[in-house]
Amino acid sequence: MARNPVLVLLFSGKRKSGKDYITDHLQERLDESKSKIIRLSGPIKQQFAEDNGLDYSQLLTASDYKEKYRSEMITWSEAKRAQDRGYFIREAIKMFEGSKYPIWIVSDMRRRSDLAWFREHHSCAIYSVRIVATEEARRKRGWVFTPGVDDAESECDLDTVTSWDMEVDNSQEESEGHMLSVLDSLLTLCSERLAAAAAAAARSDVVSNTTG
Ligand SMILES: Nc1ncnc2c1ncn2[C@@H]1O[C@H](COP(=O)(O)OP(=O)(O)OP(=O)(O)O)[C@@H](O)[C@H]1O
Repeated sequence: MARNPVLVLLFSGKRKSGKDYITDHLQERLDESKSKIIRLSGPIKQQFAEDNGLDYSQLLTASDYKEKYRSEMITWSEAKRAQDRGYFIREAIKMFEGSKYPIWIVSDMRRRSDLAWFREHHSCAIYSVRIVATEEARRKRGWVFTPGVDDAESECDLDTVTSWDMEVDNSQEESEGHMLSVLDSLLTLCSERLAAAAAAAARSDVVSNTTG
């Protein structure tokens, strides 16, 4: 059996660029036993609630309760990340049961430290996709520039990175043709990596049977 993951698709992009839109469409087209969306933001709220005796479900809502703890939660998560840049990544992989799936679709990579962690731990498997969209398109989808959010590290840290494996312009609404061609190339990549991993696993079985 091949060791998971065989492919880690790392998606990043500004708020309302369409990360969830594209990753949801991709996941729908893949065999659900083969791929899983991993949200790096998943464990942050859950752990903050647990560590501080707070109501996790309330932290998920756009409530005053969440706003009350927002800056404390950011400070807390930055401190954890400063001690261990892989902390929330490993927790997210556990939370979404990444070890069961050969393809990981990381839908919300936000920092250079996230990219560095994946390069260090899964260098042969990663494929990075930067989603871009015009400000006009993002505004139509509900984006409003928010000081402290849109100028924060979590939103801007990857702006200067240019070494993406693929860049997708998602400014057009419901541009079926463009979206299908992007999804097609990602699906082809997924099939190729799964086939290569299966072939490598079969070869290592033959070797262990002949030597064992
Ligand atoms: N190409 C598109 N055509 C039509 N609707 C789109 C397109 N791209 C995104 N949207 C819609 O725009 C909204 C914002 O997109 P989405 O949630 O995917 O952005 P995001 O990058 O994940 O944002 P955030 O970082 O805030 O979570 C959603 O309602 C989504 O369905």
